[in-house]
Amino acid sequence: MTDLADTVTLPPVPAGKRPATRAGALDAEAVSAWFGDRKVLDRVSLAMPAREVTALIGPSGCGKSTFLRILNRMHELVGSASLAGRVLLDGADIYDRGRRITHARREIGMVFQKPNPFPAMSLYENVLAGLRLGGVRAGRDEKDALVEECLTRAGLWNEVRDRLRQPGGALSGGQQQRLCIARALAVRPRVLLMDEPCSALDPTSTRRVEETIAELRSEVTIVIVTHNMQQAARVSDSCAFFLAEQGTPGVIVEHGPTERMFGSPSDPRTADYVNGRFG
Ligand SMILES: Nc1ncnc2c1ncn2[C@@H]1O[C@H](COP(=O)(O)OP(=O)(O)OP(=O)(O)O)[C@@H](O)[C@H]1O
Repeated sequence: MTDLADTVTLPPVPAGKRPATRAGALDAEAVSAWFGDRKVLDRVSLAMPAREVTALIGPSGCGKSTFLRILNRMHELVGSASLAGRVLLDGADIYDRGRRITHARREIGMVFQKPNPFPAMSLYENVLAGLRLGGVRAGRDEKDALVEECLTRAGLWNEVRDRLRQPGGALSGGQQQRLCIARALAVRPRVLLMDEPCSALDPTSTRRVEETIAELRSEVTIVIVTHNMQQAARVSDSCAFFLAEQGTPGVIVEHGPTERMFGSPSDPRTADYVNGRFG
């Protein structure tokens, strides 16, 4: 395996043990967002409890992805983008002056709609790619242990343990998405953001990724954007329903425990949306 370029030492993980779980509560407070002078989110506040799954639902264009990207400082990558409000990770604002963007990205990982492994890089190196980008140093044994741990947590180890040197591009779409989850886990984030992670996958792969989410939910805080109401009902503890009516910026109409959002929502627009009457 290729050795990684290095400046920092990876914290050792005791043999046979998972790293201690850390909190990972995420709180958005009065978050507004703009592209140029167009406001797309208006004072959105949402508590995303530690080690629970929060689903963001709502029709196309209501600002779910923008909100998700604000949660790990990706929104600011767009030249015309700006924002207001605060995002607290375990009480500390990730936008505080002096807090590095790399810190937020490391603590709050992202899995995208389309699986994006490095296609020519081996599965082993794909898992470690985030460490390499972060300049993390690790010995061979540590790396082997981390690769196994992350692929196991992502529900992929048994399928790929005998072909870790094969390229990432040689996997099925669903396996590639679980490889991306393993890659995101390797830097030991407190939070995992998922932007429609199953929309490019077939039903079997979708089910497998959902199982992975279920297995991770007690270890990592997960925030998932999904258009699939059945998926939101299956995987999440709580849901937030976003809506942008008649050209107004997106807001959260209602949020709460998933069972209540689907069973007895308090706003008729939520009931209409979760029952497929619009969007
Ligand atoms: N890079 C961008 N530049 C300008 N406007 C953008 C950009 N990205 C998104 N928008 C606009 O911001 C609004 C919110 O978009 P966003 O992608 O967050 O919505 P969404 O709810 O995630 O939609 P979808 O479900 O279709 O992915 C939309 O009106 C969209 O056109």
